[in-house]
Order: sequence, then C-alpha cells, then structure tokens
Amino acid sequence: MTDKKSSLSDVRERIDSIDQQIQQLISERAGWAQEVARVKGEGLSAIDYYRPEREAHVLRMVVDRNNGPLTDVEMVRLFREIMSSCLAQEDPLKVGFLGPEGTFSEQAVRKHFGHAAYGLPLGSIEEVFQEVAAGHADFGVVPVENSGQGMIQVTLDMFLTSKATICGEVELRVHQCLHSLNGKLEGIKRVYAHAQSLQQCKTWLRINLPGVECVAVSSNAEAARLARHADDVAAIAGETAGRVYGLKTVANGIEDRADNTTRFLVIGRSLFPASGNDRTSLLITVNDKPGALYHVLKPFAEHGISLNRIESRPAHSGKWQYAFFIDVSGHINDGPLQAAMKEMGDAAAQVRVLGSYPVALP
Ligand SMILES: O=C(O)C(=O)C[C@]1(C(=O)O)C=C[C@@H](O)C=C1
Repeated sequence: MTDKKSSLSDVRERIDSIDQQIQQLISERAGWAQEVARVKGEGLSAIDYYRPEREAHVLRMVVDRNNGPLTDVEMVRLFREIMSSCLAQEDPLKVGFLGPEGTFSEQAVRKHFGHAAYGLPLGSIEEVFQEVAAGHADFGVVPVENSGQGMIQVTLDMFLTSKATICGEVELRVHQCLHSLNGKLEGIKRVYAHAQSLQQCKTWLRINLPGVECVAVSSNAEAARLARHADDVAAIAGETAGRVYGLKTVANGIEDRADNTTRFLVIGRSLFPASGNDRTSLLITVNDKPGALYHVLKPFAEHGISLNRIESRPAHSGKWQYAFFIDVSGHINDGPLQAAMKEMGDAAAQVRVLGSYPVALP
C-alpha cells in the first residue's frame, strides 16, 4: 500500500515536471507567434494573420511525428488549440456557422479553428454566406456532404450566386443521439430533427419508434431546444446539443451507418497559397454541345490530375442548363492544373475557381 502510494507520487512528480516544461514551451511558442505577427505587420486584424496553409503544414508534421499512445486525432486537436490560442493573441477570428449553439457545424468550427476563435451562431446556411460576404464574419463553416446522404444542395447552390471562396474542409464523424426531457423511449409521440439527421437515422427510427411523427426543423440544436418543452417529444441531435439544452439521452449511436461522416467547407473572401496537399474546387458551366463535358474533363486525365468529385446542379443561367461542381487534387497554382485549365479552353462556357485548400486533417 505504502509502496503503491509512493510510486503514484513519483509518477505524479514526473507528470508535474513534464507539465512545467510543456507550459514553458507553449509560452515560448506563443511569444514566437507574436514575433511572426510583427513580421507580417502590426495592427492588422486576425484574418490577415491567419494562414491555413501553414496550419495544415504544422498539423501534418504533428501527425508524421506521432508515435502514440495518443491518436492522430487527439494530437491534432491539441496542437490546433495551441495554434488557435497563439493566433487569438492578436484578436480572435470570427467564424459564422449554422446555429444555435450545439450544432455539428459548431463542432466543425471548433475542430478547424479551435476554441479561441469566436463562433457566430446564425439562422441558416444562406445567412452564413451573407455574413461572410458582408465582412461581419471572417470565415464561415457550412456542411456540404454526408457520407451516406450525399451533397447538401443548399450549400452548393449558394456558390452559384455568392462570391464566397473555399479556404478549407473539415470532416466530422457524426454520432446521432435521441434525447428527451425524461430520457425514456416509451411515450414519445414526435421526433424533431434536421431533415438530414432523420434520413441518417431512418432504420433506427423504423425499428424503435414505428409510426411516430417525425418533424424536420432548421437544425439539430433547434430540435433539442424544442424537445425541452414536453415529455412526449424527442430530438435527434449530437451529444453536445443534448447537454446544452438540458436533455437526457434516450439512445446514442442511432445513425444507420457506422462511418457516418459530414464534410464541411470553410468559406471566406480570399484564396490562399498551396500547403503541399491540397484540393481545388471548380464551378464550371458547359456549352450545350456534344461532348462538351468530355472536353472539360479530358485535360485533367491527360495531366494525371485526380477527379475527386463531380456534382451537377441546375444553373441559374437558363432552363435545362447545368453547373458542374468539380473537385480535383492539387492547388490551382500547380503546373499540371494550370496546363489542364488552359487546355480546357472553349469547352467550358464559364469556369470559376472556388478555392484551393488543404485536404482535411484527421
Ligand atoms: O506561421 C504563421 O504564419 C503564424 O502566424 C503562426 C501560426 C502558429 O501558431 O503556428 C499562427 C497562426 C497562423 O494561422 C499560422 C501559424
């Protein structure tokens, strides 16, 4: 017993000494980050100091160096928070997201920008684009795709009219829970959730709550907010939203697919340099000619550029006209991508580079 106690205090002494070193090094790092800011120019706002390509590079080195026991996800999270605090020494970044507090979009904001950024909960995805365009938010984080449900059309359509650029992507594993006031499955007559979440949990709902009324609302956090008012209603939302709105968890992990993941885009007003492992998003409209799309895509294949994604949406330019959202590997300033864009020539009626940004980190 005495031995165990003394060995525990020995171990704690080691931990205390390591913490002291970590703290000292974090302070030293923060000092150097201030120095970087001085080099960039004093008195600028947070957005002028923010360098997503540098952050991605730093975090990739963290992953490369990681030998455990902490996972890459944990290590990246810790270093992201350190960088977030270093950057916020100047003035925190303002990041708009689909609110209210507790949404998966807010989790994506925290995963990408850390907790030192200032989160701005907004009423809709459209509002996130508007607030970024108006300069009220430095960046916005919007969902664009779910691994099981596909593309989020409202987000894609916003790029048809907005001038927003894409500055980053975030992948978030989405674990859905059923929450209610009393935490009981019996007696639930109505379930509130975002339409996407109802889709993600369709099988679970059919088996466990057959015939129950499902009501789609603007966000999962809004669903949780509504479920606070009565015992016979429940909400599908993340763990955080359930906690924020004082609900009890009836069941967790109720998503039909175990790998349920949502991809978010970071939107902003400018383009950033290459990070070394980037993706480029293009918005292309083609002329109504035989083989037009083929001629748009051929140069990518010829220059060995991977096509990650292609999605078509009705264009606003006229009936039966389509806009193609195309994601390719690489940065817009890379030689092969420049050459492919040039060769695409007249095959495309319009080409807009939505952004080149670092591929999502763990
Ligand atoms: O290297 C820079 O440009 C910095 O400003 C430093 C730093 C960091 O803490 O590492 C901070 C903020 C930037 O977004 C990128 C990196």
